[in-house]
Amino acid sequence: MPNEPTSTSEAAEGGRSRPRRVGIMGGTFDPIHHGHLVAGSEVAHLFHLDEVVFVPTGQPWQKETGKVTPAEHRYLMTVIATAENPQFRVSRIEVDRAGPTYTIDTLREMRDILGPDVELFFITGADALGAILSWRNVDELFELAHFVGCNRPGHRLTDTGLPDGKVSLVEIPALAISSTECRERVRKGEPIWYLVPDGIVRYINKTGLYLDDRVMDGTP
Ligand SMILES: Nc1ncnc2c1ncn2[C@@H]1O[C@H](COP(=O)(O)OP(=O)(O)OP(=O)(O)O)[C@@H](O)[C@H]1O
Ligand SMILES: O=C(O)c1ccc[n+]([C@@H]2O[C@H](COP(=O)([O-])O)[C@@H](O)[C@H]2O)c1
Repeated sequence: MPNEPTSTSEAAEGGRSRPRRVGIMGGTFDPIHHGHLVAGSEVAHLFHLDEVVFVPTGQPWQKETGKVTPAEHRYLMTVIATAENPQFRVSRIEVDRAGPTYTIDTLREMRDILGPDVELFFITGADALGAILSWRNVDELFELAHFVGCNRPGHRLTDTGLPDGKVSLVEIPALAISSTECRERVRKGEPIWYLVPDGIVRYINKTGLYLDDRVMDGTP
């Protein structure tokens, strides 16, 4: 799978090699929008990441059952949205895993694939980070990756109450976009141009996603 992360090369910094730094941007991406892309790009810049791997969830167990678009559509939209950025990749790791999606499983798998020397940064929004204590195996999560919480309009954390040195909060250029709002706008016949990449507008128009409350079958 050409889009999956690799463990092989080490990035050079001032002529010296340093451990590879990989960002993991987890999300339901229903649909992916410019808020997600700006967050990935800004964290890559701030933390000198070599690449950012977008990981669409398979079965997000904390989202309302039956309301989430089939994973294959969300995966394809994520590929379309990230295709032009050489630093961005997309992983099927959660889409292909059966059962509810837990970040702990993803980080363990990523560690196995990439090896112990790669530094992992899990990128998430302040809203998701605020709820992290409810995630599966929360203590082990912090052993496997550094967590980066992005403040977004309407969701701001100043103190996480989480272990020192394991979490960073960052400001990203504010984009008050949410997937919920994009879905609502499509359903009401309002434009989503410039809230999401052009290819995503075309994909949604072509497939008829979000036109009503019906969740489509998994066939793109
Ligand atoms: N505009 C934004 N700026 C920064 N981070 C964001 C933004 N929108 C979403 N995120 C973060 O990206 C991650 C994945 O988000 P998700 O796919 O759930 O999108 P969402 O817009 O929050 O979706 P929904 O409205 O359906 O809950 C989450 O951690 C979320 O907080
Ligand atoms: O591991 C968990 O228990 C867990 C619970 C809720 C959310 N997450 C992850 O948090 C990320 C953002 O989730 P969401 O629902 O806001 O799109 C995504 O990668 C989810 O898999 C993970």
